[in-house]
Amino acid sequence: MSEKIRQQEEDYLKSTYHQLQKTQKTLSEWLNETKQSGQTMMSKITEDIKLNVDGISDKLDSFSQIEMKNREIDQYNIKIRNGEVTLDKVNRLLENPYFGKIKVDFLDEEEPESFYIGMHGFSDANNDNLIYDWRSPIAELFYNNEIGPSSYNVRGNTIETSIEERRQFVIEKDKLITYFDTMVSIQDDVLLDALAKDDTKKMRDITVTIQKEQNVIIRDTSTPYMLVNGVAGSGKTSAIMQRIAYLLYNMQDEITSEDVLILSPNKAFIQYVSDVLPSLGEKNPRNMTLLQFAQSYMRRHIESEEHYFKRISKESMSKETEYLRDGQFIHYIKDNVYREFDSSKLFDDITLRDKTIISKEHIKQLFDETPNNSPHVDRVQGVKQRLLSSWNQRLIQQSRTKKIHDQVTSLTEEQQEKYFGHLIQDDSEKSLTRYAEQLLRKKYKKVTQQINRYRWLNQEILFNELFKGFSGVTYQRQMAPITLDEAIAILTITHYYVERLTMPNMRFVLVDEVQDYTPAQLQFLLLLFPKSDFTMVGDENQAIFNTNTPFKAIEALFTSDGKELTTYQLLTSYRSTGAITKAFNELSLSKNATIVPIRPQGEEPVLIQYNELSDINQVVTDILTELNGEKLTIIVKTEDEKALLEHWFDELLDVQVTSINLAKGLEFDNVLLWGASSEHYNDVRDQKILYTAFSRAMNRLYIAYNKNISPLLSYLL
Ligand SMILES: Nc1ncnc2c1ncn2[C@@H]1O[C@H](COP(=O)(O)OP(=O)(O)OP(=O)(O)O)[C@@H](O)[C@H]1O
Repeated sequence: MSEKIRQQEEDYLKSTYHQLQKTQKTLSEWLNETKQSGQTMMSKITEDIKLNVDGISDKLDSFSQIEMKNREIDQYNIKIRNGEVTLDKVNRLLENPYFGKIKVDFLDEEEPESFYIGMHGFSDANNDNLIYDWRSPIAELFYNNEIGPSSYNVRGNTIETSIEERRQFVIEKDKLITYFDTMVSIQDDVLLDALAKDDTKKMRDITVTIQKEQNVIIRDTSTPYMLVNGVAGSGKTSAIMQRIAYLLYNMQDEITSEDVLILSPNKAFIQYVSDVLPSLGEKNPRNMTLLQFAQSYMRRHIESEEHYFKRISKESMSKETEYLRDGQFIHYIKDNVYREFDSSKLFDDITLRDKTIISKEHIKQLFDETPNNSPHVDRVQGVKQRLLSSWNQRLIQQSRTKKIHDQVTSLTEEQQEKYFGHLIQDDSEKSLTRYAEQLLRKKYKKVTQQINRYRWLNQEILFNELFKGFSGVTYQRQMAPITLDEAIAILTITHYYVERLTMPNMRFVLVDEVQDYTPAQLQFLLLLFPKSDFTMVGDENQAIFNTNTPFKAIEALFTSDGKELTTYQLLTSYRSTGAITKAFNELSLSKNATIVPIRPQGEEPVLIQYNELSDINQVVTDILTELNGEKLTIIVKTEDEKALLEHWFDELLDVQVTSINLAKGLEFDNVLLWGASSEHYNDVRDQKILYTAFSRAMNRLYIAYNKNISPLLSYLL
């Protein structure tokens, strides 16, 4: 029986592979020919256009011809691009044509049908679907991992079916290495095999082994907001990357990667996930940290990532920072847009080389003339328009005066080149006025700039008065580059009181490590992207920064305006061995939910006692000997410790040192947690740091401590 099945599957693979090869050949030839004929077309077009411009006196006719040719070029480029994208998919399928199959009874009179699932859909010349894309509706049945009654969703409609067979394949090109049927194998060997692979510097896609509970997260578009609370290593990041690929495929008529924004925890993480979507044949969307995002809207410098992490890793924060992080402050800013400020201090002179060009009194008068029942931002915009237009008038008037004409005519040739890019050719009155205007605009560029950049509006006053109005205390600025907390408040104030920020209209915003966002940051994102769907993933056990927001509060914040939010919990962990998972499960704060490991038990964590810092040499040498050529990552609690340890291992390629802040979201084969002593780790936050650090390890975990081990780890003794 099984020989017969094998033969059938091999035949299917052979014929599919053959069709793929045929398509690859036809497509490559077509692309080559089209590119060649395209080159001939291009040079002919260039030739034609040149002839037209040289020879035809009626330029309009010539322009419309250029326009037509441009359209031809666009059409040609689209054709080529589509051909290349398809060829790319076929090439990917030639490496691994498909990985799953389901035999589905649609509960009608018809025979059950088989569907093969792969990275992309593929059909032969008769339009018969040989492979279905993993994101197609029917593929949901494969990921449901059920035999017997099962259902799938097509555009909101549920289709009931019965699954007769579910098969997983391991295929390399046209070779069927092996296959497993869900009925006979309880443990998922394909999954275990995928999980046993060593870490790479880059995250891999999980298409072949997406689990049922992850599949729900990838496919659910029923509510605008989704919040996933998943234990360490439960595939939250993997699921959001797969989800983006799913959305781009299923909504290809509505969205492109430009409509998606990923907010990542740190810069290293952005690098770490950057291969996943391209390997699935999709373009990477914009992926940034909140710091980078805020900076892209500000001229002033915001603190560096390193500084930010240092600051949010402190035990405590100032009262002022607490106010800035309060989501209510963002609300307060939004709700006070009709407020009057002390207008005697609100405006500054516009100056040039210490000379007042436009006085603050004049600006104040313009402001007072705007209707005080308009939102502040509209009043400021009104003033700006009037400033620009009166300044413009002033320049035009001045450009007509004899004095400035004289100035123009007395310019040296060098100055003429500098101001006009050529020498003055005509000294008629009209022409001199034109040159004069040009000269004045250059000379007074800084004034126009000041008007456009709101240098005349003292935004510090707006900030200080709003802060005091909300908190009752005066704000004291601490240091030179502004903090991210300040930047979020400043940007919100800018948006409602100065100039509305123009945000790209994101259809989907995906936030990783959402537990590390402050309520103000989340509120800010909601204000900027009111129409976007949010997918937020995180783990309360990894809330190691003083910025964190509890999941209940995130839920409340996102549902406060009546919109729906779906929550999911993930309790299965895929990253670490059973022994390591058990070790960080002990540190979990949610005692009523046990983390389930998928990987085999592996080696128990190893405890190492040391006497002084210099012992690290011997400790690491011993570990490296045991690891026999594998790499080791040392994780420490702070940036300062990282700096201290790093120089010991400058030369050692097999060892890297990282702080827990920067290791967030990443994973490593073997981890040594250095400094797990009682004076270092003793409170709830430390417990979360230990949980986060342990859960970075895939295979081996070493824990080194000086004198006494942290009481939080006594369960390991
Ligand atoms: N279904 C799956 N098939 C194969 N590998 C998986 C699957 N789910 C997760 N993994 C692997 O498990 C590891 C952890 O996944 P991921 O980083 O997405 O988890 P996470 O929940 O974001 O982790 P953390 O919050 O601890 O940073 C990765 O190596 C990922 O490839």
